[in-house]
Amino acid sequence: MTATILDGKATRDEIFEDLEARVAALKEKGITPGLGTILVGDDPGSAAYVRGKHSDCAKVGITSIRRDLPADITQEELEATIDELNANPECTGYIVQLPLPKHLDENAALERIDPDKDADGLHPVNLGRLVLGKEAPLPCTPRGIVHLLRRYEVPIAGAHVAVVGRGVTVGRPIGLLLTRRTENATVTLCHTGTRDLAAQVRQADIVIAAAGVPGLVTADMIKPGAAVLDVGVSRTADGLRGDVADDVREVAGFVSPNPGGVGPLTRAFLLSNVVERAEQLAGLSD
Ligand SMILES: NC(=O)C1=CN([C@@H]2O[C@H](COP(=O)(O)OP(=O)(O)OC[C@H]3O[C@@H](n4cnc5c(N)ncnc54)[C@H](OP(=O)(O)O)[C@@H]3O)[C@@H](O)[C@H]2O)C=CC1
Ligand SMILES: Nc1nc(=O)c2c([nH]1)NC[C@@H]1CN(c3ccc(C(=O)N[C@@H](CCC(=O)O)C(=O)O)cc3)C=[N+]21
Ligand SMILES: [Mg+2]
Repeated sequence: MTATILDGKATRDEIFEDLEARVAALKEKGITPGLGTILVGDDPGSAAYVRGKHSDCAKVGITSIRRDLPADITQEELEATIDELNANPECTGYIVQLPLPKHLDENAALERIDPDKDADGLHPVNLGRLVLGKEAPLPCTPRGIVHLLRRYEVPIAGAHVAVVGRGVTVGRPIGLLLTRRTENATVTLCHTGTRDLAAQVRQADIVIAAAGVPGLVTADMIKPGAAVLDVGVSRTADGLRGDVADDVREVAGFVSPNPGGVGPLTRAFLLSNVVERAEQLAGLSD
C-alpha cells in the first residue's frame, strides 16, 4: 500500500484564492487587513519563516508590517513594540515569532498582545475561549491540520488520534480542537513521560507527530491505513527533517509530507485569522 499524500501546497493555494477575493471585498469597504510580525534576533530559521509570511501577504493583498529587533533587546523594549502594534490601526493582527532569546519572558510577551489582534490564536484569553467553546481566533497549525484532514475526507468523528507532543503551538491545542463536538475525535496526548509511545501510536487512526525529533515515528508504530501528519521540524546537518520516517508511507493510508504538508497551511491560516478580524471590523461577519 502506498499512502495518499495530503498536499499542503495545493490546499494552501485554494485557501489563498478564497482569501484574495475576501481581501478585495474588504478593500472596497475601505479596510485593508495588515499582518504584523515581531522578530527578535537573527536566527536564520525564524527569519525565513517571517520572510515567508510577508511574501504570502503580498500574494493575497494584505499589508505587511515588520518589526525586526536586535537579539539583545530588553523586555521593556520588546513590550514597547508590542504596545505600538496594539495601537497601530494599520495592523489588524500580528505575531511575536517564537522562540524568543532566552533572556526574554515569552509568556509575558504573549499576554501583552491585544487578544483581538492575536493572529496566532495563542493568547491565554483566546486559548481560554477555545476551552470554553467560545468564538476566538484558532491556533494556526491545529486549524491547518483539521482542514487538511477534512479536505482529504479522512474520517475524524469517532477516530482515535495519537498526538506526539504537548507543546503550546501544536500538541496541546490540537487536542482541544479535535475533541470539540464538531470533530468528536478521541485524543491521546503523548510526551516524554509516556510509558510506551509505540503502543499508543499503534492504536491510532490518526497520528499527529509534533515533537521536533527527526524520524521519531517509524513504520512499525503505524496501524495499516492510518493517517499520519508530520508536523515537527528539525534543522539537521542534512537539512530540514520531519518527525516521521520515510517508510511510514508504505504502511499508512494518508501521509502529510514535510515540507509541503502542514507548514503551508499554518501560514495560510495565519492570514485567514487576520482577514477574519478585518471582516469583523468591517461588519462583514458577526
Ligand atoms: N509545520 C508547522 O507548521 C509547524 C511546526 N512546528 C514544529 O512542531 C514541533 C512542536 O512544536 P510545539 O508545539 O511548539 O512543541 P515544543 O517544541 O514546545 O515541544 C515538543 C513536545 O514534544 C515532546 N517530545 C519531545 N521528544 C519526545 C519524544 N521522544 N517522545 C515523546 N514526546 C516527545 C515534548 O515532551 P515534553 O513536554 O515531555 O518535553 C514536548 O511536549 C516543533 O518541531 C516545531 O518546530 C511548530 C509550529 C508550526
Ligand atoms: N509565533 C509563532 N507562530 C508560529 O506559527 C511559529 C512560530 N512562532 N515559531 C516557529 C514555528 C514553526 N512554524 C512554521 C511555519 C511554516 C512552516 C512552513 O511553511 N514550512 C514549509 C517549508 C519551509 C518554507 O517553505 O519556508 C513546508 O512545510 O512546506 C514551517 C514551520 C511556525 N511557527
Ligand atoms: Mg520548539
